[in-house]
Amino acid sequence: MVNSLAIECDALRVRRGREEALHDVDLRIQSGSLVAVLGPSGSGKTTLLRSIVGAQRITGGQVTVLGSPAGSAALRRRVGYVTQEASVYDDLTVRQNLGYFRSIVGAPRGDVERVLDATGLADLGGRLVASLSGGQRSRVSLAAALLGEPELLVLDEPTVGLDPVLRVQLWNEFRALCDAGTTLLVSSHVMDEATRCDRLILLREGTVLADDTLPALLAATGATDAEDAFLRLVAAEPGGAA
Ligand SMILES: Nc1ncnc2c1ncn2[C@@H]1O[C@H](COP(=O)(O)OP(=O)(O)OP(=O)(O)O)[C@@H](O)[C@H]1O
Repeated sequence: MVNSLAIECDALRVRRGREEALHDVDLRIQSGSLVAVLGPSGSGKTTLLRSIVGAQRITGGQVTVLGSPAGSAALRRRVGYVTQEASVYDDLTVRQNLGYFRSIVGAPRGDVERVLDATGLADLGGRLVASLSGGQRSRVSLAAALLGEPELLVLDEPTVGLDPVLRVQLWNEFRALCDAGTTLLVSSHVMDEATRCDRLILLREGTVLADDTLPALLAATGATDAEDAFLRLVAAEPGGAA
């Protein structure tokens, strides 16, 4: 669907522990776009993603995903979510894990090989997950989230711990998924990953500092890259020094 909204957050507020982690966040994310959520550690990226997939109790506001309230049963197979911690079984092989998750989402059998290829895991299909490196394990989680071809993929720091070659490979895969119509929301604290995205959401201390394309952000701030733009926006805030 052209120009429809995949995600809408209206005055979203979330309290975590004693502190408010998100303050009145308003966002509109178009279907079929590749959007990065960027910000330093503790800025609220995971909390925002959890709110969108319905895994976070929210304090105020509304989150609408693919036209339904976030977390509603209707969205279960339409939204894929990969957390920072690999959520796969150590005592099964990569292929067994994917076969198990495939049966849960009701995806066709051939989907296992498709997602193995897409995530560069084809050669590791027979390996026990317990024997994989951290980066390889997180790719297995990503592969599981690709099963059934969800319309929206929400990925929390999927490139952490990956070598540069694999990172490029994964971003190419995200772009290919996006070109095929999937909406992707990808968090990262690596600002240069911004260049790979249609749009950037810059978060700081639970507030959206900017929500724009990279060229527009650079033009508005006079910055040379996303990190520089972020620092300039922080410095321009009332009382904000970078
Ligand atoms: N389980 C929790 N209990 C209480 N406070 C929490 C909890 N998890 C996160 N917070 C707080 O909520 C705020 C936002 O955290 P969040 O994990 O969303 O940030 P983040 O940008 O994803 O950070 P990182 O890049 O380190 O993963 C932080 O101030 C954090 O201390």
